[in-house]
Amino acid sequence: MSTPTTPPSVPSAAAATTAPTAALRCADVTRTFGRGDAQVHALQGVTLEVAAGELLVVRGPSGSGKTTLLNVLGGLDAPTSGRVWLGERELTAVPADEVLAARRDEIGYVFQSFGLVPVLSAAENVEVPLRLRRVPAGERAERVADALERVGLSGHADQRPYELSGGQQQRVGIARALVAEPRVLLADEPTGQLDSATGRRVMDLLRELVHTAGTAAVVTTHDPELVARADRVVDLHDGALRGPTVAL
Ligand SMILES: Nc1ncnc2c1ncn2[C@@H]1O[C@H](COP(=O)(O)OP(=O)(O)OP(=O)(O)O)[C@@H](O)[C@H]1O
Repeated sequence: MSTPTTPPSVPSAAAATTAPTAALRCADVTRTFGRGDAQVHALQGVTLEVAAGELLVVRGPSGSGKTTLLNVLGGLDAPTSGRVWLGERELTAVPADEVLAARRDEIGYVFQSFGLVPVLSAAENVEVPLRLRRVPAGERAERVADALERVGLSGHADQRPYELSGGQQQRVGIARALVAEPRVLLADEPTGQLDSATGRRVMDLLRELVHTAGTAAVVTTHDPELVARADRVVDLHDGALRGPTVAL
């Protein structure tokens, strides 16, 4: 009786290479506000990572720490303890001017209340991140036109925010966040001020753009409908991630 032979195991190329670095990750992050009896533990031991091209939704009730988490991930606030990395660079270990440069060059922000400059047109609002990065004027004009086209607002370039609907304003906000092709996009309740149909359309657009551009996105919400647009969902409760990660 012959013994079946096992083919020699050959290590695959995939196994031999190291896993790609997450676009954004944090480990054991805590953020405490106040002192003594007034102390609030807004984040408690949060560890997560987001890959390029992935849309992660952080879901949680009001006061669960969502905004605090985005602020810490985006270098707008420093954690009380724990570490944050943007690609391979540890944001929590570099000087403030490097954090500022990383925020300017590698992160796009979308705000619940849009955050547009009222005296600037839609195109001028979208142009702001390119001006901050000293992109030459000709290239700025091209990239702004392209970004407005991608969010379906080519015909509205010269309008001021007050001349646009809420959904259109948030699309300008998304174009502004993505125009400079940041590595990471952070959006805090981006549909919180929109009616549900408009909110769904804005979230669909955000998802499509993030996937196309390969941006790592973290979006906070407590709207169950928006959760369905996520690639992955984590639940935040009282500042801590709860339960298994849900992959959709
Ligand atoms: N600067 C601050 N000083 C003191 N407490 C703060 C500060 N910022 C946040 N907190 C507290 O930290 C906790 C988490 O707040 P956070 O705003 O992150 O929650 P959230 O989930 O974003 O809430 P919402 O959905 O209502 O925006 C809350 O108890 C809040 O009161």
